[in-house]
Amino acid sequence: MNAAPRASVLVVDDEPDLRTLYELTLLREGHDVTSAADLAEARHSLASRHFDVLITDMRLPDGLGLELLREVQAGQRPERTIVITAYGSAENAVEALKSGAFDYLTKPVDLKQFRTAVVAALQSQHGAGHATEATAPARAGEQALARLVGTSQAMAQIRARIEKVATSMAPVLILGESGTGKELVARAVHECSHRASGPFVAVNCGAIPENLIEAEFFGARKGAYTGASADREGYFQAARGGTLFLDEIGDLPLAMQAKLLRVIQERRVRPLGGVQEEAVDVRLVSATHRDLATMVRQDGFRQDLFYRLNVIELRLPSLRERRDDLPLLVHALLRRVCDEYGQPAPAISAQAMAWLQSRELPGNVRELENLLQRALALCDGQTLAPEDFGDDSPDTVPDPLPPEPPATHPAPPQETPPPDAALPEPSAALPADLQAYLDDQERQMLVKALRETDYNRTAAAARLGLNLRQIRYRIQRLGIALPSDGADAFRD
Ligand SMILES: Nc1ncnc2c1ncn2[C@@H]1O[C@H](COP(=O)(O)OP(=O)(O)OP(=O)(O)O)[C@@H](O)[C@H]1O
Repeated sequence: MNAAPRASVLVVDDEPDLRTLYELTLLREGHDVTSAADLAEARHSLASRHFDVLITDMRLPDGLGLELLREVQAGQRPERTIVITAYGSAENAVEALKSGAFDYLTKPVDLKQFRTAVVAALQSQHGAGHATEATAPARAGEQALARLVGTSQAMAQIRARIEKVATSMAPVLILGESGTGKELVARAVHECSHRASGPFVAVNCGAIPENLIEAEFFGARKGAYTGASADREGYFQAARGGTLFLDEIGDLPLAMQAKLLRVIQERRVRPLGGVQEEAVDVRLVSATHRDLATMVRQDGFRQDLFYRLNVIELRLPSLRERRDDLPLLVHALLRRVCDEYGQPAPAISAQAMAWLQSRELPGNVRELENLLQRALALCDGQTLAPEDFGDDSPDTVPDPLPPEPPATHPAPPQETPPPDAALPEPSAALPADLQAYLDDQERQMLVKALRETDYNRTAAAARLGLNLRQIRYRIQRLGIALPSDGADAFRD
């Protein structure tokens, strides 16, 4: 993290020794320090001038530090507030963050964490107030917000909330069905924050084998387990100074939930096999499509961890709840996919758009994106038509999602055979990852056709019953390497 700019800090603590310690630490960093022993003195100082940062103990002789925080918030004052809470008082820490504190520190205060929190508070404050300091993160933030397509009220509210919550260290929990953009939102929180120049580390909590999870999260010392031939960092270390995104947090095993809770409380991690703990400097953003509150009631998720992660909740609307955004999303997704493949985006016919509008899309934006990708591969004109979506033969189009209700997606007139009646006998065991298996099959066929036609794409496409656009798309999607590493080696 960069050095802190010189700043004015108001320190409020009734213990003279601690006040002196904080004062000396801040003076050594070059800041102007004013101190107060209670709420009355602090109010007096606040009434006479503005400060950059307010650091207040929670328990003061004439009331709670929280009162000062609330007054600063209510008066829309510029001070970033850091609250110091007693060890183990999770309620106070969460309450302070919910009330708008920038961060909190727990007693006994670690001076390194104290300095880091002040630097971060100043950076976030300057990010909000001064154009020069703000330029880089602000631009990244704007771009990240713009990637969240949608003009519905629900999306406008989400964008406004992201900007608001990005300015503190409070943990954020993003809830929403699969494919509603939780990861995009997590990135936007990071990009809009003063941590934007730090790393954004995304972890899928459900994808890590249980025996590796601790080392993956906290790192491991050489020799900590068989195969640990060198010290290695975990996600918490990798995200230092940035944001750690814990996706599918509902899938975290209970034993690991206890360890994560401890790290959040202590703000320290101990690598597997290590003796010393390391300070943690990450902002936590988590997400799940599961109903965590119900999981808590059913003992599948720890209540205390839920409480710590859910300080700020962002609930993303499903696509059904923002149907009006669909046309905008279709155009934006087509542009994005075609840009990736270096193709011009085709138009979309009114009928195709109406067909998309009529779909239930339980897989939300991700399902829409998949439908458009498939249509792009099938389309051979300049305009996407309903048949490019396979709508004329729904029984031949594999759809990984639950079937649509009959009103929106009529079943074929003939009697539907039992699910496995027409299927050929599988030749081998079921693949563990169907998509990877199918991609592999497709890749083999494409490479074979290309080889047999001396890498003439038009001829290879004809052999496979595809057109040129379709084969180009598939070659790019599957990352098929070209003989001399350049598209020029291919002849259309
Ligand atoms: N509002 C949106 N604007 C543009 N693209 C979006 C939007 N929401 C989601 N997407 C796109 O949809 C896809 C799925 O989004 P993302 O991975 O963020 O969803 P998710 O909610 O994290 O899903 P899951 O719970 O399955 O992990 C991504 O390709 C993303 O870019």
